[in-house]
Amino acid sequence: MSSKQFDLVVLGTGPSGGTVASKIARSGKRVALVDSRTFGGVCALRGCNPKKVYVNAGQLVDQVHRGNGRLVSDASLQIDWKQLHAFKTEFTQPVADKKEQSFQDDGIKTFHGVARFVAPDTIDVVGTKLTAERFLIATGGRPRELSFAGAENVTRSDEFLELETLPDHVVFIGGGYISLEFAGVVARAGRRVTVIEKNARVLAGFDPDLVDQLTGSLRDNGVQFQLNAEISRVEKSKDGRLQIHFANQESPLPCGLAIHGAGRVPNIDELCLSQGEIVHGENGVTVNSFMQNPTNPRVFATGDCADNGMPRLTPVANEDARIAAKNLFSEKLDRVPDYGHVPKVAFTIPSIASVGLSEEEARQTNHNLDVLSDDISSWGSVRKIGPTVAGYKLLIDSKTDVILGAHLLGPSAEETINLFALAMKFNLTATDMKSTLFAFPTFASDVRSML
Ligand SMILES: Cc1cc2nc3c(=O)[nH]c(=O)nc-3n(C[C@H](O)[C@H](O)[C@H](O)COP(=O)(O)OP(=O)(O)OC[C@H]3O[C@@H](n4cnc5c(N)ncnc54)[C@H](O)[C@@H]3O)c2cc1C
Ligand SMILES: NC(=O)c1ccc[n+]([C@@H]2O[C@H](COP(=O)([O-])OP(=O)(O)OC[C@H]3O[C@@H](n4cnc5c(N)ncnc54)[C@H](O)[C@@H]3O)[C@@H](O)[C@H]2O)c1
Repeated sequence: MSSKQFDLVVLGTGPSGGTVASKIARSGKRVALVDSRTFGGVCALRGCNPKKVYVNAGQLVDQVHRGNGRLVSDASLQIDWKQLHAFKTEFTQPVADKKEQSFQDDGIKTFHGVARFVAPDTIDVVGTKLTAERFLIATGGRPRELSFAGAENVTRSDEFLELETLPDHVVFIGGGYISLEFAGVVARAGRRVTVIEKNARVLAGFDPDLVDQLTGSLRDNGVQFQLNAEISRVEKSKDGRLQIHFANQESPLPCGLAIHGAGRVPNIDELCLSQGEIVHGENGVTVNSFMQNPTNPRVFATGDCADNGMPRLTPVANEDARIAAKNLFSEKLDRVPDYGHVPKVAFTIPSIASVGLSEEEARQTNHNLDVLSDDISSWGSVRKIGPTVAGYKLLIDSKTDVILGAHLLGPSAEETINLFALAMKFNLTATDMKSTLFAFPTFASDVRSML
């Protein structure tokens, strides 16, 4: 058993941990970086980036089918899952190969294994003790434990991203981001798709009217929804096929694959936080506005594992990292995150996006609420790329002209929402946006017509 001393030990190499480790190492401190899996974190290896490759494939097929007989005359193309997996790996493999080397080039000492606190100033990584003046916990999230019998027969999203073939019928458990993003791709790959959601609505964080438009389109493309469904067990037969049984429905649902899309929780259970005197709860490591743990001030936490009250998204992890890097060795803690209004995008086909207050939240405020909304599937910008669903809902204070929230569905919603995030962060009014000239013909130029 060996023991090593550092200025900073970082747990986790995702967007928040990796960034902080490099910044602090470049300032001349002795930094150790630990990960229990391949260096690079969820976003680059098992989340945002590989996911977007799959969504791009689904979007291509979708666009060609919609344009068939209009923009093109043969829509016989298809997704070859094995080829798509190989193309995805072109993006993830270089990260796996090079990330650790780039940390080492910054002078960081790298360690592999599960990190566990053994004292407030010491962790253990497979028998090696690392003691430090400061710690950053950036261990991200993991899929929530499923409480029904046979949960071990459910495939996690990281395993799904490594499959080279797909069965004829794929079931997604949960109706959130992961399920709805992948469901659209799998349907465009010609497979039968069922989304099972325990509540009455899918995509709970998005505008319900736009979600209804989106799910209508997903249904037209072969995605089936089972809402208010309570799974009681998932059985696997000898040939590998699954039977999903329900508490509130007699007949089971047979399928070839069931994917976990039922939510993620902070990845902190293995850390032995109590031995580090680190207060925490079910939403993660407790942090104050400086990203510091109140019971063990040598410990900071960022990203999905930190109880920062924010959505668990990469831009939030990046902002946490920016602040933690400034505060970790600062004599005076005075830097706090500026999240602004965090835009949320589900990369469905087409995408759905949101920033600021929902209509329900806005109605509970004292604002003079003006709701501007429309189905814009008949607008020229949308029809020009082949018919699809599209719509918007903008929430404006009619007295002050302040933009309270923006909700978009349709082609490029994932890009256009950023205009609203910028406008809202810098208090631009609806009139400011309407009076801005946007290049034409672009989806951004539609914003002037929405307002
Ligand atoms: C399928 C999927 C798609 C996503 N798509 C998007 C998207 O499009 N846009 C978006 O903004 N967000 C997306 N997210 C969320 C995004 O990936 C996370 O918000 C982001 O990665 C969080 O970064 P992080 O720094 O907190 O840690 P992570 O990226 O989660 O990295 C944490 C690291 O810590 C390591 N670790 C865990 N426990 C230990 C331990 N005990 N010891 C040592 N190391 C440990 C892990 O192996 C991992 O490498 C997606 C997530 C998933 C699962
Ligand atoms: N585009 C993006 O930004 C993006 C994409 C993927 C993931 N993510 C991040 O990852 C997190 C996890 O994604 P996710 O899709 O797993 O979760 P989610 O929180 O988006 O949705 C989970 C859904 O599963 C349902 N559910 C929970 N238990 C269930 C059960 N037993 N049976 C049926 N339904 C059940 C919930 O009611 C909810 O609708 C997201 O919250 C987000 O932070 C972000």
